[in-house]
Amino acid sequence: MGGHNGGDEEASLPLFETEVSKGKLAYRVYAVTVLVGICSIWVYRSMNIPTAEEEGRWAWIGMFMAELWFGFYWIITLSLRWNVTLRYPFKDRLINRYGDKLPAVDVFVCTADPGIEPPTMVISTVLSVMSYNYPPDRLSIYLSDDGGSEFTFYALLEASHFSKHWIPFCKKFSVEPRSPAAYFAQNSNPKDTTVPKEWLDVKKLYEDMNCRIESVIEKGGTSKDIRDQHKGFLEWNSEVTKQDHQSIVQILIDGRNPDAVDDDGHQMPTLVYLAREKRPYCPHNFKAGSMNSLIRVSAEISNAPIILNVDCDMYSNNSDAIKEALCFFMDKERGHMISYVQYPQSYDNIANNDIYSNVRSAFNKIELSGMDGCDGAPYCGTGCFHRRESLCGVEFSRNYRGELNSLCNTMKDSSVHELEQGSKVLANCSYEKGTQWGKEMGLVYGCLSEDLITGLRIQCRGWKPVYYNPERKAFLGVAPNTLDLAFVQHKRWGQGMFQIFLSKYCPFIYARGKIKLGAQMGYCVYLLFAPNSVALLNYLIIPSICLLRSIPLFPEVSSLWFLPFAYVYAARNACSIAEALACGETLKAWWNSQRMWLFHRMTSYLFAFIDTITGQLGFSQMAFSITPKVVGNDVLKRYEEGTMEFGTSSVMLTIIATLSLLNLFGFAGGILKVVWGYGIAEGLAVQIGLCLVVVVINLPVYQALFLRDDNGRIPSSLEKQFVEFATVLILAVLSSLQQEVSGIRFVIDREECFSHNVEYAMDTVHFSFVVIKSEGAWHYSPDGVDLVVKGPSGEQIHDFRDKTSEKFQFVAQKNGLHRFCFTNKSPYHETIDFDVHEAHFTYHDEHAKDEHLKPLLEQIARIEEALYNIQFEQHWLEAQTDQQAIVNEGMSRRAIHKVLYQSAALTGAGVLQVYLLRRLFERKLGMSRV
Ligand SMILES: O=c1ccn([C@@H]2O[C@H](COP(=O)(O)OP(=O)(O)O[C@H]3O[C@H](CO)[C@@H](O)[C@H](O)[C@H]3O)[C@@H](O)[C@H]2O)c(=O)[nH]1
Ligand SMILES: [Mn+2]
Repeated sequence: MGGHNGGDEEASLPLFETEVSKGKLAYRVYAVTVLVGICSIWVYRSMNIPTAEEEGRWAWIGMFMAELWFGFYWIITLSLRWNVTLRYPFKDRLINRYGDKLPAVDVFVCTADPGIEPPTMVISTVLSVMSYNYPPDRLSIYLSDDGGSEFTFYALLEASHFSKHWIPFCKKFSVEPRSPAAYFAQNSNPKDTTVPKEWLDVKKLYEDMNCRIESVIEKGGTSKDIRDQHKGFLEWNSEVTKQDHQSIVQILIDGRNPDAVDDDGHQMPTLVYLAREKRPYCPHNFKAGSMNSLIRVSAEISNAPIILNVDCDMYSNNSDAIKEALCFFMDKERGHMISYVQYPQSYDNIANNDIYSNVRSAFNKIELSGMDGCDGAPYCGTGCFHRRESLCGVEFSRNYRGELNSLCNTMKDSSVHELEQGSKVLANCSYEKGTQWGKEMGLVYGCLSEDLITGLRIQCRGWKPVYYNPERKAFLGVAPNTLDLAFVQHKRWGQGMFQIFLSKYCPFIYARGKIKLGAQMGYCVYLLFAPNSVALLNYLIIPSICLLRSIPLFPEVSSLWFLPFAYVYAARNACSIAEALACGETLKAWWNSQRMWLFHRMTSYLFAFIDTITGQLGFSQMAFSITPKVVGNDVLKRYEEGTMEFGTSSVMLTIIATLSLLNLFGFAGGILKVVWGYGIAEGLAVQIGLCLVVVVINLPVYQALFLRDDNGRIPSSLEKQFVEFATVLILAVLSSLQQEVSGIRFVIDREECFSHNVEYAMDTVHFSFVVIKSEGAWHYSPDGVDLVVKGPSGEQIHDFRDKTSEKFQFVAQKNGLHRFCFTNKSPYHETIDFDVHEAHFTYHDEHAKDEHLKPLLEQIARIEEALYNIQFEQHWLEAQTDQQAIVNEGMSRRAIHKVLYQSAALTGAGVLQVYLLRRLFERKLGMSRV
């Protein structure tokens, strides 16, 4: 850069700079080596898939699918780190050049529910943006209240009074942050001891205000005294409810009014309350709908060319943030192309090593900057400055100059009443009918991630976004601090993002040729979170089950093929640890993030996947579940201690616990095999290692299941439900893989005998049969049959008379051929399902003495038993369905192998079960819906 020795030169200096981050070459080398590793894994996998006769073919295919997917997915993630760029604005240059010609800025704050977004929190955010270091005559603040609540209105009215003290106080003492709640929480005593009085006065005013607001909410309504304070309360008659009310627009402070001054006699920013019209028959499109109303209403009142939007919990943490953002928009060279400036979403309630992994520093510090490097910084819904034109759907054109400084005073001359009346119409339900709002204009409707899709569309119109991550955080919000809340949030994100991928806006199609390939890939990294979870499930389930069944899935440790697996795993993790540490995280926080990464993929994104698919098929409707911003003291205490709050969502916990237990079983089983030299331990080493990793990551789950006794543990009522579900699930999967499943279906005329060779004496022989149907079409209920079971030397073991179904087990006294003879006494042909199964435990004799192992062995035996039960139940089910089915004329006398059919049915049943439970759970969690 040149020197600072002339006014002209100074005037031509850029207002911001872009710098490419270091370490690009190292990353690219690393990427190539990992890619080689991934390709070797693919080669190994495809070369070694067992043939149809060998065991584990399907497991191998499942693993191969997952690995193909992960490889593809990893390739698209490369885009996020290929070209990481950092931005540096020069605020001082901006002030020198445009000090008195700064453009007007409209700030939108969205709230939706006074119950889970307390009005006192909302007004703290409002106050923080009212007191920006920015000319107040060019600043207007709009609060959109989707809750249509008079409490929120009352709180905002109180805030408008308090701001007359708060704004001058902030400016006089350079207070930071300017959210009174955050400021007083951080400073319980005056910093500057020479002015204790002023400090204490403001604090008292603030506390008194909060008390008044809280007491009104507690009483459940406003008193006449309060209602008399402002005409706006007249809008709340007895018919107004959250879902059904007219538009309400109240200008609480009119910035043009010379009497609207603060304690020091300075002008105040404009402050507007908006509750757009809500009607039960009219879709309100959640936050996107509220943003679009805000765009129109603000256009009527102040029409600033720059819009900042924040969520109600995202207070401003840097009073100069507007000026920094303007550096981008007002740069001579590139400013006119810039559509929005996105700040990262950071939080002020992060405790103790970030157990719920909300900080996401690699995402904020590296990935988003990497997207920015491809000109593809996403719009994240909050903490974002927009150019009004680009947000309203205007296409970028080469001739566009977008001079912001010429538009500084846009306020109209109309009276407050006129403005209110004029803008109410714009917030009506009917206003958007037949217009392009929600399609070509404003935020896009129909998607739970309205932000991402809107940003993508703006970029496709030729605008360039900017991502700016300053040292001092510009905005701080409330992070979800229980597992339930984190789950609600990530589920919504996962669903919204996958919706985009499946829609016409899929970046690879919609954005092709419009934005860089890197940006398309970068978007898809997030849009594919949901399907990615399905691939991960393969990796969580298959290796442990195959371990239990001694099916090796990975190369032996001594084989050369082991290297690519080990390298890819180690390199990926080393890279992610290095990133976390470089971003200033602790090792513990990194470890915690691994757990949450796993949890979200086992639950939130999996459900997001299911819901998106069912949504696409038209089975379910989407709903924006707002994340509550406050939790109980008890819960808060555990959060601060860093103890995970497992909470109440049964399905989520069930799945997490099931998969954790499955891997624990797998690991324990694998170790036993090594200890006893039973099976092929060598080939199973990688699987044992994999299970161990999952087990160690999930230690808090076992703890919450079995050891903890506080309220944040997995509730004991759930425990039983979970144990049952877990068993069924594990068994279902196991049984679908069972090779010995040997249902035989045959038609019996008079007598039919089967023999089964019992290999070892003292084995337990299980068998079952179900009479499915009789030949005659008029003959509905099947008659019973007789069954005689005989041992090898002809001795009778059992004898059943006239049974339609039976299940039994006996211990074979001798090995050799056992005979099962059925007799049909009815005049009709009958169809029978018959099943024999022999349970053999070698370790019965060898290890029976070991007291510690015994319970485990019993457990295993019980699982085996339960497995058999499932099969039996299935026969039963089938039998019942088949009774109604077609006549059995064409049915062959020979056995019909049903393994495939069975596993399909079981998988289907499993999915259905998850889906149904999920529905149940949604009701239970009581998520607030608007
Ligand atoms: O019908 C609605 C629903 C929500 N909101 C507001 O939207 C904001 C975001 O909701 P929140 O429950 O806090 O969701 P988060 O998961 O924190 O939101 C992130 O993800 C959303 C998309 O899923 C984005 O819209 C948000 O800006 C982004 O902060 C809040 O201010 C709500 O008041 C509305 O105004 N109207
Ligand atoms: Mn939020």
